[in-house]
Amino acid sequence: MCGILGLLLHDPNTDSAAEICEGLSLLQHRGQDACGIVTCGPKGRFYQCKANGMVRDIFDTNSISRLIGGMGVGHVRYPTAGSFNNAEAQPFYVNSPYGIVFAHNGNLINTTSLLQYMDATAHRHINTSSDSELLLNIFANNLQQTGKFRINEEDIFTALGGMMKQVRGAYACVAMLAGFGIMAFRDPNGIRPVGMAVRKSGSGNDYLFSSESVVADAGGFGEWQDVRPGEAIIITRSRVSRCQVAPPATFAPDIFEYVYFARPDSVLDGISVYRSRMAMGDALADEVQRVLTENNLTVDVVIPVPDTSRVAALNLAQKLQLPYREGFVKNRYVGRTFIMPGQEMRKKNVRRKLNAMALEFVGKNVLLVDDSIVRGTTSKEIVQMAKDVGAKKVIVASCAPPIRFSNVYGIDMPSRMELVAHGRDTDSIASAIGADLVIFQTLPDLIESVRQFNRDITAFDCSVFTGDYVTGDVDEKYLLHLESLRADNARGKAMGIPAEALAAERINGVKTNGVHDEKGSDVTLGSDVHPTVNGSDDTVGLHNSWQQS
Ligand SMILES: O=P(O)(O)OC[C@H]1O[C@H](OP(=O)(O)OP(=O)(O)O)[C@H](O)[C@@H]1O
Ligand SMILES: NC(=O)CC[C@H](N)C(=O)O
Ligand SMILES: [Mg+2]
Repeated sequence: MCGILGLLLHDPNTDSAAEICEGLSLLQHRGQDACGIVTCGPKGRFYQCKANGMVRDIFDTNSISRLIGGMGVGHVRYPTAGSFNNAEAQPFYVNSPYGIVFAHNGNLINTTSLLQYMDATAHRHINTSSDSELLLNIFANNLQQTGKFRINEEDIFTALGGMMKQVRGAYACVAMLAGFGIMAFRDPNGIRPVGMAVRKSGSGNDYLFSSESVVADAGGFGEWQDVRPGEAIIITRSRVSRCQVAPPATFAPDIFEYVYFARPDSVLDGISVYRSRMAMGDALADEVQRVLTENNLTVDVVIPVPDTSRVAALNLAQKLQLPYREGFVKNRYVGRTFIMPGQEMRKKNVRRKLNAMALEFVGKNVLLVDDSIVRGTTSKEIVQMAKDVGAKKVIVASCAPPIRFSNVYGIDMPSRMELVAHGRDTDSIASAIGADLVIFQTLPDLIESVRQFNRDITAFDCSVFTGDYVTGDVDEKYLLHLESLRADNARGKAMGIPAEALAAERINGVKTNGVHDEKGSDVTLGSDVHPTVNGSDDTVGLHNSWQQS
């Protein structure tokens, strides 16, 4: 899950970077690995700063002051494709045609054939393993087909429509064309969120695109509208143009946004994340009551697992008329552990992040409530912590059903083997995490908790629970391929060799010594610079060769 943002200020002489940076910090929960901003200044020149790290690490007054221009695009990254390399930090840039900057949230599933097309037909070089760089180049290649010196909105819509026919998977994107404007679009299933908002500014309007509405609220923007599935919106200094560029498919936003990813104060596709989490707590209370009765067990206290589960846990406790206690105190300086790279780091950080207060546990039957159990990293650690400080029985309740299948749409769970619920029933999940009992929300209850707030949405992407993928094209062969890539990543890390080289070895039988060939290598331009700040006349700067027609 990544965070994307675009801003166009009415006054071209006001710089947008500080506000984009502020917005990115509000989207930090969507990606902690890398971040970046590209602005467009006078003469259509781009200025960029991006690198691995959190927003507060990468941007300071100095770097922001060098990002000139009244429009720009920002990104916070949680990698799902490629690597954690600096060079895969976004936004991405291509100089041809016209100068395009691009930020992507989601994950493509037909990258193999798209890469072949890029190489053999479009003759475009893809310099990283990022699916986002690939997506940008598909779009750029389509735009190039116009062969025009100056293009207009219609041309862009046509290029995007073509792109949506070529690519499969999930993508919510924000892009910027040099000297022209910003745009946002969403895949035909609307799997990942992005919306638009407007703010009065002097005699005109400022425009914002963002993954979540919280950025609009904080910046004083109103009239939040979600980009529709398969729709593209282009904003220039003179007009806003909207177009349904792909035929509508089943609208299926990812339900995991409501369970875990999004901030509670955001409203996505007309549904308050906060309200949906309250409803999840209410529904889970009924299931907890049923299972406790069945097992002849009672609970003394409800304890949330900070942070995300708090809202649901409080509602659950109120409904069951049980005491609610903040038994785990969170170190506010440690980020989200689920989106950290590598199992070792995730495990270590659960302990660093949460501390159990013995007096809330000792001698009690405790019900720990979490939003989800994915790899079981958190639940295994906290169950042990609860027992260490004297809990009598530890029962874990999850607001989401068991997660047994890979995610292919922008959450880094490509391998079923990593998932604690894969191939396990509820009892064996309980013993895997060391709990006395585990209680899961049912899928119909989860769906109803979210859907009750917008009945126009008839489907959600629930593939991690069901193994049914809304885009199709995800078969056993593809899932096995993903799993082998993950294994390559782990092996490559241990050997200090890029995963791509190991994958090539596995697929082609070519032995690797860690030296990369020209295609598909991880030798990247500028990746050793930390952070890369471009803005001088000889860097990413572009001339005003492209104007609105
Ligand atoms: O079973 P796991 O693989 O551990 O994943 C699930 C856990 O990870 C997330 O917490 P995280 O610490 O990322 O964020 P939070 O502080 O927002 O709850 C989520 O809220 C669960 O607690
Ligand atoms: N989580 C995401 O949305 C990731 C975007 C893109 N697939 C990347 O890996 O950079
Ligand atoms: Mg959590």
